[in-house]
Amino acid sequence: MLYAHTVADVRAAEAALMAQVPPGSLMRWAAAGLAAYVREVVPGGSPVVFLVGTGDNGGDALFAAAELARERYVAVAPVDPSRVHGPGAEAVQAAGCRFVDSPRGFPVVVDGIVGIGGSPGLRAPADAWADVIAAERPFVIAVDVPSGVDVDRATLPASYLPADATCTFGTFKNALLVDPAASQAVRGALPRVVDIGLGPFLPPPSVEALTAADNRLLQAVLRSTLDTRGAHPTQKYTRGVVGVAAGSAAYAGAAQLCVRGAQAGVAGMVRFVGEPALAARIVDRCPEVVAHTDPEERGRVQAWVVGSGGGDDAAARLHMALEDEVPVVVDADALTHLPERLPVPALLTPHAGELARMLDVSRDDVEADPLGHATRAAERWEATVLLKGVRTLVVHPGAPTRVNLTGTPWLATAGAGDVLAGLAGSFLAAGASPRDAGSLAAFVHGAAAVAASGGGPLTAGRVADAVPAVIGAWHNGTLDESHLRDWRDR
Ligand SMILES: NC(=O)C1=CN([C@@H]2O[C@H](COP(=O)(O)OP(=O)(O)OC[C@H]3O[C@@H](n4cnc5c(N)ncnc54)[C@H](OP(=O)(O)O)[C@@H]3O)[C@@H](O)[C@H]2O)[C@@H](O)CC1
Ligand SMILES: Nc1ncnc2c1ncn2[C@@H]1O[C@H](COP(=O)(O)OP(=O)(O)O)[C@@H](O)[C@H]1O
Repeated sequence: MLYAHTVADVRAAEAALMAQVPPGSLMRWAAAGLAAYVREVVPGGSPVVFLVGTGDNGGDALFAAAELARERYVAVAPVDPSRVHGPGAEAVQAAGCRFVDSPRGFPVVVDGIVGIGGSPGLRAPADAWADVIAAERPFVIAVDVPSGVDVDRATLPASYLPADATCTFGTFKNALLVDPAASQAVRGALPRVVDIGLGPFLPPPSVEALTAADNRLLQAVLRSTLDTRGAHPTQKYTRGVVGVAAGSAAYAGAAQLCVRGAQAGVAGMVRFVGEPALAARIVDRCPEVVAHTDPEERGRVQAWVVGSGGGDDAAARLHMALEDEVPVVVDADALTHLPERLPVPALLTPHAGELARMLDVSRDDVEADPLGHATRAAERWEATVLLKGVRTLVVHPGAPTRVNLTGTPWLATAGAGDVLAGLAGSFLAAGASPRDAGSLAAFVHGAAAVAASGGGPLTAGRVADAVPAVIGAWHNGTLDESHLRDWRDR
């Protein structure tokens, strides 16, 4: 699992650690890690300019500059020459670094303007430096976080300095994993986390992300469903039955894709409830599905998926599902018919436009602050909210938010959300909590998209087809981290 912490939690951990180590230790460790990282990502002798702010972020940059000056040409551009970190300034002077007043002309820039102590946005002269960098496009390495971003909210003010690589300390920060900051300001690979000993002092994270190594969550779900030795050995019903009440005459394909997502997942059986013509088409295409045309005769399920392509029926389908008192995935059109209080554990799966409608704000508002809006909705409905996007969020009140890092932009294809809803329903039916079901489904869905895409275009049906192999590989520990995310397209 990757973990991100809030600024306040990092500061508290830093204070606790600092009380136990000699003064200046943390900054020395951070600077040594930064220098090693610069060496690694910019090998050879390219000249580097360090942009140095007035706080400790600038201090980190100065000590790293002094170390690297032994090997290559290093210049230092202070934001305010009268306010630089004292011991750091002495170190760069002793190392013979040149002082400059702009990053102009340097192929490599290290951004030590502000870190976790910065207020969002850039002030003079850093705002003008950002313009120079935008025009010249040197390789930019951020110290701790790209300067100017809102570190906890992961939002972007009018001015900030995007980085091509980021070296952070102790733990990830929200802005390094969550959009829009993560996608816009943190280009390239995931940031490097330099261990400075904060670990034992950090509380639970504010944000976390599953990795290929985190298959224990999946194994825990499958342990009970694939049990061959217990009192109730595996049969289709013990694996869970997922009910799909999705699609409409206008969106018949949504019903099929939702069913295919559910079938590709971990449940033992899929039931479909819908009007006769639609049910017939589903069974033609997916003969394993048990279809019910009379909702009163719908049979028992352990979880429902409602709303995908739901049209006019969505409200009635949601009402029907809630009557069964089992967990429910609420998708697409059904999201506009949520009751004041949900009587069952629920996973709400909006995209930004749907969440905007739920909260009566604009889509732009949601896209500018996805974490804030998804959190608002989770608290408002006391439910888990899975907000779909480049980095899908799974927000559950009172628990660390999960951000999904698998996927490819090719996944932005019609029907992909229907497959995800069905897949999430299968995890719910197998006994996962809405939070685990949402994050497992998002992870597998994204990884299946990368596998199916092979770097090229995708259809949603092919994503569903790739799901079983991804679940198998993740479960048995052979899923390769490098195949999870199509970084070239980011
Ligand atoms: N915590 C840890 O575990 C460790 C922390 N470490 C490092 O310390 C960093 C935090 O240092 P920090 O607290 O000194 O704050 P920092 O990010 O330098 O910014 C504050 C300064 O910037 C200024 N400033 C503010 N906003 C601005 C803006 N928009 N544009 C321009 N300037 C702005 C502000 O000036 P003022 O507002 O006071 O005029 C103030 O002087 C952290 O990110 C990491 O790199 C490591 O050394 C070791 C372990
Ligand atoms: N740029 C992107 N990169 C990666 N994944 C994306 C991107 N854009 C959308 N997605 C994913 O694609 C899926 C689209 O779902 P949705 O918006 O509901 O589409 P539809 O309604 O057509 O099924 C979601 O899982 C979302 O997270």
